[in-house]
Parts: sequence; structure tokens; C-alpha cells
Amino acid sequence: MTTAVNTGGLTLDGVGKRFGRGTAAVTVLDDVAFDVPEGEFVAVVGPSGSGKTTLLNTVAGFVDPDVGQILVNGTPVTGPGPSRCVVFQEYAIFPWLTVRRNIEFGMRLRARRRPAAERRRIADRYLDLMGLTAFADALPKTLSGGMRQRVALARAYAVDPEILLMDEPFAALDAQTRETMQEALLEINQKERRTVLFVTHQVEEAIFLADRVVVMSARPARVQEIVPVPWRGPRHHELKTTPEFIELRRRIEAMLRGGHPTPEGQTA
Ligand SMILES: Nc1ncnc2c1ncn2[C@@H]1O[C@H](COP(=O)(O)OP(=O)(O)OP(=O)(O)O)[C@@H](O)[C@H]1O
Repeated sequence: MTTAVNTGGLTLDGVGKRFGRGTAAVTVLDDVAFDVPEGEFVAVVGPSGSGKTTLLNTVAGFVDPDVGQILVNGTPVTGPGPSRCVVFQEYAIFPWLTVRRNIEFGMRLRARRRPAAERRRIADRYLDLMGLTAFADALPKTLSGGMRQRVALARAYAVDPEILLMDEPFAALDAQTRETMQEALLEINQKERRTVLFVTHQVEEAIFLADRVVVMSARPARVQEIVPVPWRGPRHHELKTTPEFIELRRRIEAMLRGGHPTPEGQTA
């Protein structure tokens, strides 16, 4: 079964955010601007504490920017809404619901609510795509961390938002599970192209997953550079050990160590 995928484009237009007042005020985001065209996977990397989560939260509508605006398909974001769905680092799934019910739950909250039989069909599809069919009736506590994140991803895809937002979704997983999850995410996104904004600490993860990597400066976060990732089509972990990949990773890591915005006009 193929489903019409509900995807859209994202624009960040001069987004700025300060927290606190007076001498205690901290500017976290400064004139952040970039586009994520429909169906593109963009990863955001930046030094620790630079404002990556704040950036994602402004797109989610959890945090209001002080200046600038965020547009989803040309419509300004004024708060949280069904056009965007966030996958967090912690397993934001309900412990008292089975895997299937967790996946169906997100769909029940949508304004454009689908009939129960259709919700079930869609849940079946994502159970299958995320390798969860055998665990459909299991409770989350019986699952490993990786499997629980699979449920969170399946639920986000099933909700069918225009934009998927992911905030370090694999950070709590061990290295091997993290690699498996990266491949699982690439696979599902290969089958169903979505617009994704993915925040991560790991440059390697960003390059491996994304079409483009937005490199942020140290706080206040500005866009230092937007780096296109040259590989198209299916990616496998061996890619990470190729000279081209390692060179790109080193380049981005060097930018992060520099940590300061490039002069005006050089930002992408
Ligand atoms: N609600 C808030 N009130 C005040 N300060 C805040 C608030 N939210 C975030 N900050 C501050 O903004 C800065 C950026 O935080 P943020 O979590 O966005 O960075 P990050 O790049 O995601 O960090 P990390 O890489 O460590 O996860 C931090 O100094 C943080 O303390």
C-alpha cells in the first residue's frame, strides 16, 4: 500500500531569541536563516549549548522567536500544531499503551482524524516498516531502548506531519544500536521521503543521515555554513570509513572548533 505523504517546506527567516532580561539576558539565536525544501533531510550541528534545541523548539512552536519568523509551506508558525511532529531523545511514548496503540494514538489527536480501520492499516504499515510487527501487542517496558525509539519514529511518521523534527533522537542509545537506528531511519525515509530537521551533537551522524548539514556557531547561534552532502541513494555504514566521508567530517568538526560565525556574507 502506498500512502499519500503529507510533506512540506520549511523556512527560517532571520530568527532571533533571547532568554532573560537586562544584564542577565542571553542571546541564544541570532538571525538564523535557512530553508528546508520539501522532502529534504537537514541536520543541524553546533557546539554544546549553542541553541540547537532552542532552534528546533521555535520550529515546533514551543518557543516564540523574538524576531524573524518560521514558515511551513509559506504559513507562519504561531504555536505547536499538527504540521510539525517532534521525536525527542527520551522515549516519549506512553508506557501503559501497547506498541500498536502508541502508534495509533498520535493519529487520533489529528484534526483530520482518520476512521479507526484506516488508522489500523496505517499503524500496520509503520509497524512493518520499523520492524515492530512482532511487538505490536507488547508494552514499551518490555522493549529495548532502540525498539522504543522505533515506536516513537513509527508514531511520528504515522501522524503524517508536513515537517518531522528530531532532537537528538538516538543520543541515549549505545553506539551499535545508534548505528542500527540511523540505518532504520534512512530506510524509512528512503521509502517515504519527508521533510526532516534533525538536531545532533554528532557530526558523523549528521553527514550520514542528511542531504545538507547546517553548521551553527557557538552562542549566540548563527548559521556558520550550510554543507551539502554529496551522496545520493541508499547509504550504508561503510560510507563512514571512506576518505571522502572522513574528510567532510573533519571539515565540519574544524568549523565547530572555530565556533564563531564567519563574516557577513559568507554564511550560506
Ligand atoms: N527557557 C530558557 N530560559 C533561559 N535560558 C534558556 C532556556 N532554554 C534554553 N536556555 C539557554 O539557551 C542556551 C542554549 O540551549 P539549547 O538547549 O538550545 O542548546 P543546545 O545547543 O541544544 O545544547 P546541547 O548541545 O547541550 O544540547 C543554553 O545556555 C540554555 O541554558
